[in-house]
Amino acid sequence: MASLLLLRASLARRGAPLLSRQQGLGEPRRRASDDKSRPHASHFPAQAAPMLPPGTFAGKVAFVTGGGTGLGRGMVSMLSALGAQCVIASRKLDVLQQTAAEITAETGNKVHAVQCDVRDPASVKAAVDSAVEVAGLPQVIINNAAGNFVSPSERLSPNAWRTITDIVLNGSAFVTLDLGKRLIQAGKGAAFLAITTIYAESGSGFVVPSAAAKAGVEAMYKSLAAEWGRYGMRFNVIQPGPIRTKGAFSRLDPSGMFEEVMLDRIPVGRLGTVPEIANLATFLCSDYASWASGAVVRLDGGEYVSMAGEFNSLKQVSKEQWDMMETMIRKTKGS
Ligand SMILES: CCCCCCCCCC/C=C/CC(=O)SCCNC(=O)CCNC(=O)[C@H](O)C(C)(C)COP(=O)(O)OP(=O)(O)OC[C@H]1O[C@@H](n2cnc3c(N)ncnc32)[C@H](O)[C@@H]1OP(=O)(O)O
Ligand SMILES: NC(=O)c1ccc[n+]([C@@H]2O[C@H](COP(=O)([O-])OP(=O)(O)OC[C@H]3O[C@@H](n4cnc5c(N)ncnc54)[C@H](OP(=O)(O)O)[C@@H]3O)[C@@H](O)[C@H]2O)c1
Repeated sequence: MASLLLLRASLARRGAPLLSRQQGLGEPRRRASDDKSRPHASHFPAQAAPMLPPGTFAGKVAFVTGGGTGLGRGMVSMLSALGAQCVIASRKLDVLQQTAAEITAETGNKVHAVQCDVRDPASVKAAVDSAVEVAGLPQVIINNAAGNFVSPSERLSPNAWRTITDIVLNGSAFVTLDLGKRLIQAGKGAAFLAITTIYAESGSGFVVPSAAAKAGVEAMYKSLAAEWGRYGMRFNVIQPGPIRTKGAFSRLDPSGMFEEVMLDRIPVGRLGTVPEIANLATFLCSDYASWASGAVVRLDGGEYVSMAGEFNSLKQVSKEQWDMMETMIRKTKGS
C-alpha cells in the first residue's frame, strides 16, 4: 500500500491530476454510473441506437466469441436487434446462457450459447459443430474473446505468456481457420471481424503478451484479407480505445487510479461506449461495408494520436505563456 501511494505521488508530480480520496488507492472501484467525463465531452454525445436499418442481418447467422460479456455482448445485442440469429461462444456456459436468454427475450431473435475454450482446437471444433447444427454456417464471425492483465514483464511466467497469447492469437486463429475451411468447402462467403486494441499498433509496456498477440491478429487478418477474398471472405479489425467493462477494467486498472489520466489524454473527453463499438462492428460486418477488407479501424476518441504527438502536452501552456514564448521565438534570428 505504501509503495502504491508513492506511485500515486509520482504520477501527480508528472502532471497527472491527483485522485480524490474517494477514488484513491485501496478504495472500492468506481461504479459504472460515475461519470468523470470532461465538460467538452458534451460536444461528442455517444449514440446508442443502431445506425443500420432494421432487418440488415435478417436471415444471417453470426458467431461471436466472448459474446456473453462486455463488448461482445453489446455486438451480439445489436446484431440480434438487426435480425441476426447469433451463436455466442466462451468458457462460462452459465454466463452465456443468461446473456442468450436475455437478448433473445429483448429482440425475439434466437441467441444460442455454446461452450468453447478458444485455446483448444478440439473445443473450437466442437463449438463450431454445435453452432452449425443449430443455426447453420455463419456469415458473420467476430473474434472478440481475449485475456489480459497488467504486469511488469519480468513477473511473467512462461505459462502467463502462453495463456494470453493462446487466447488472443491462437484462439483467433483456431476459430478463423476452422470456420474458414468449412466456408471454403461449402462455397460460402463471410465477413470476419477481429477486436484488437490501439496498442496493437504502438506496442505497450506492462501488457506485452497482449500487445504481441493483438499485433499478430492484425497481421493475420490483413494477410487473410489478401488471400481469401477469392473465396468470398472479408477480414477487418476494430481497435477500441478504453471502454468500461468489468473484464477489462478489473484487470487493467484494478484500483481505478488511472481513469483520470486516461480521460485527460482522450481528446473527446470521455470513455467509449459499448454501442459505439457495436455500431462500427455491425457496419463492418454488413453488406454496406462489402468493399471494406483488410481495414484496421481505430475507435478511441483520439487517444492514440494524443499519446503519440511529441508536442501535444503543450495543451497545458497558458495564453500568457504562449505570448512569452512567441516573443522569445520571434526575437531569435539565425541559427
Ligand atoms: C494507464 C492504465 C490505463 C488503464 C486502461 C484501462 C482499459 C484500457 C483497455 C485496453 C485494452 C484492453 C484489451 C483487453 O484484452 S481487455 C479484456 C480483458 N478480459 C479478460 O482478460 C477476460 C478473461 N481473463 C481471464 O480469464 C484471466 O484474467 C486470464 C488470466 C487471462 C486467464 O484465466 P486462466 O484461469 O486461464 O489463467 P490462470 O489464472 O490459471 O493464469 C494463467 C497464468 O497467468 C498467470 N497470471 C494470472 N494473472 C496474473 C497477474 N495479474 N500477474 C502475473 N501473472 C498472472 C498465472 O499465475 C498463471 O501462470 P502460472 O501457471 O505460471 O502461475
Ligand atoms: N474494454 C476495453 O476498454 C477494450 C479496449 C480495447 C480492446 N478491447 C477488446 O475487446 C474485446 C472484449 O473485451 P471486453 O472489454 O468486453 O472484456 P471481457 O468482457 O472480459 O471479454 C472477454 C471475453 O473473452 C472470453 N474469453 C476469455 N478467455 C476465453 C477463452 N479461453 N475461450 C473463449 N472465450 C474466452 C470471456 O468469456 P469467458 O470468461 O466466458 O471465457 C469474455 O466474454 C477483447 O478482445 C478486448 O481485448 C477492450
